[in-house]
Amino acid sequence: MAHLCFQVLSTSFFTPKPQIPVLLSPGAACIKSIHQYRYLYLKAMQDDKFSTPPCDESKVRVPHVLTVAGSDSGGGAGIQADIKACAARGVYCSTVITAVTAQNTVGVQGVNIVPEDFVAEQLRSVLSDMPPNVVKTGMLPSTGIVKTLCQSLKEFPVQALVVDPVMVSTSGHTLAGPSILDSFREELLPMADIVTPNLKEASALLGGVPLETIADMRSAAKAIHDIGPRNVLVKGGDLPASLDAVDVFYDGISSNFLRSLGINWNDFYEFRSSRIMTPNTHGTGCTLASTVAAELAKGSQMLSAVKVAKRYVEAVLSYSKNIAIGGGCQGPMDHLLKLKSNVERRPFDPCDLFLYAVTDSRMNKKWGRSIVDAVKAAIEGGASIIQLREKEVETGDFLEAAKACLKICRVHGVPLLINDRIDVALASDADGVHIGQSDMPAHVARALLGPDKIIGVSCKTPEHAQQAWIDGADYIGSGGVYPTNTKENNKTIGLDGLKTVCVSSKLPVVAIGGIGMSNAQAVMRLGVPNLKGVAVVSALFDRECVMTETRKLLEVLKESTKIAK
Ligand SMILES: Cc1ncc(COP(=O)(O)OP(=O)(O)O)c(N)n1
Ligand SMILES: Cc1nc(C(=O)O)sc1CCOP(=O)(O)O
Ligand SMILES: [Mg+2]
Repeated sequence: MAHLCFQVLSTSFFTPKPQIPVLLSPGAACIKSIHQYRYLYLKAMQDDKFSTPPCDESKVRVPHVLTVAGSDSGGGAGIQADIKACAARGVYCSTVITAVTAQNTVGVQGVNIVPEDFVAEQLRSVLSDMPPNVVKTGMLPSTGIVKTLCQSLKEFPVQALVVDPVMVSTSGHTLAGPSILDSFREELLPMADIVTPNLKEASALLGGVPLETIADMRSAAKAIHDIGPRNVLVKGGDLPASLDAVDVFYDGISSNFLRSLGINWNDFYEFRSSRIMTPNTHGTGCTLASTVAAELAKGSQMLSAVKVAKRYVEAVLSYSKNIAIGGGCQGPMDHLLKLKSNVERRPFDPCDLFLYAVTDSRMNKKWGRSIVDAVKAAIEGGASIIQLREKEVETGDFLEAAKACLKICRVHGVPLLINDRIDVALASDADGVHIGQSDMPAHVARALLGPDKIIGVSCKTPEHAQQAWIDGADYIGSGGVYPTNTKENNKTIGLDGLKTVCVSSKLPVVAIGGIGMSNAQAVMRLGVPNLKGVAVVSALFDRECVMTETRKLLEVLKESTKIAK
């Protein structure tokens, strides 16, 4: 018996409002496209069709996008761009390859289409075992492949379908001919949660209408929406005579209908951004669609997903505008900008600890110098690493000072660490932090700062040193070696205490506390190989000329290494 149910179904799994009642009936063949698709999704959930393993609280759910697209040997677009964009957005990406292209920054030299039954086999492998949250499509080079995909999605419904209707490469090469337009219009688009055509693709989907203005783009978005997708993003990057890049988003929810229900709803959105002048734009369409898919997989609503994706693509374009890969006229982008800024940094070298200058806001105030001037002078004097230890400065001022000091430190190749304040280290992109036993635990700091930043931990005992090693620190600071006026109520561990910590530490050590010209040699002559230097506050900064004092201390330290040899 055909069971009929009347159910309130959200217009999209990602679009929150409004709720529209839909008559669901498995037997009713007349239920059209998207509703049928929604029904299948719900039914599959009821029938437990998804092969999701039984809930195991110890396992972490990973947002997952399956991309069904072509491979780009140049790595800038297609499957390769999709994987990188998803990775950059923290989302797992599986792949079904529909074609293998030979291309580079000059153009497309060849295309080899994957046989339809093998596309079907890839789809089955992924969908039956590791159901993705979202499917994103790119190059679908034949009607057979479009049909195979639609069939698979009916058998294994997913939460959302993002369609990038790839037709022509940016170099002008046809990647999917006009023959696939019918299957796009009749089968794929009606299943889509969003379709993201550029001007040429939007025009092709609408039978070749010219699109030259933003008004044309709005009409096109509406007309494409009538084909069946829930949302349409018409990308205006190629719009002639426009300084800004404008994309038009249409969610098709009738504002008149909603207004009659008392809901204020804007069905068109324009995304405007200033055009980034760069030849490195290959793969922007794939990247945008994959990022929308990634954000949807994380649980975003459609409009937020599109906004985030636009922002991400802009950031990648801007970051990549001057990179040089290949000799052709359209280069790729570099999606992994976040990783890049860390990878490019010189790795931590324990020898950096040799003359460690630690600033003090009270001393700078006393001598009437800014933090930046203090840091400049210490670097000129030969400091090998700097720590900003600014206990009394307002957060905003601390951040500004950190950014200014960072510029100077980078020029001289001197690492800059921030005392205690992980937020300031992150916001300024400083090289790392120094934290104490009562600050944030080092393993938490490591999780926040990532694998490449430098983390130093204050340690007075072998147990502290052992924990710092386990927590992923890069070095330890050990003291107070001598009594100090700089840090209140600080326990003095003496040279013996320092030696005990050094001997037990797997990490390099810098000595701190009451160290200056008169006793630095005694510290360095302890003769423990992992004692790499001295950290000094007042002997450098509670003096009239920071540069001269730093220079003199450097000489003393150099002497001590000669004597030790
Ligand atoms: C190199 C170095 N070693 C030790 C310390 C002291 O850090 P902490 O124990 O967190 O004390 P404060 O500096 O925050 O007062 C340090 N700053 N640098
Ligand atoms: C910041 C700090 N930490 C210490 C520790 O023992 O961990 S001693 C100290 C103060 C070091 O200043 P000065 O060089 O002026 O003695
Ligand atoms: Mg501290």
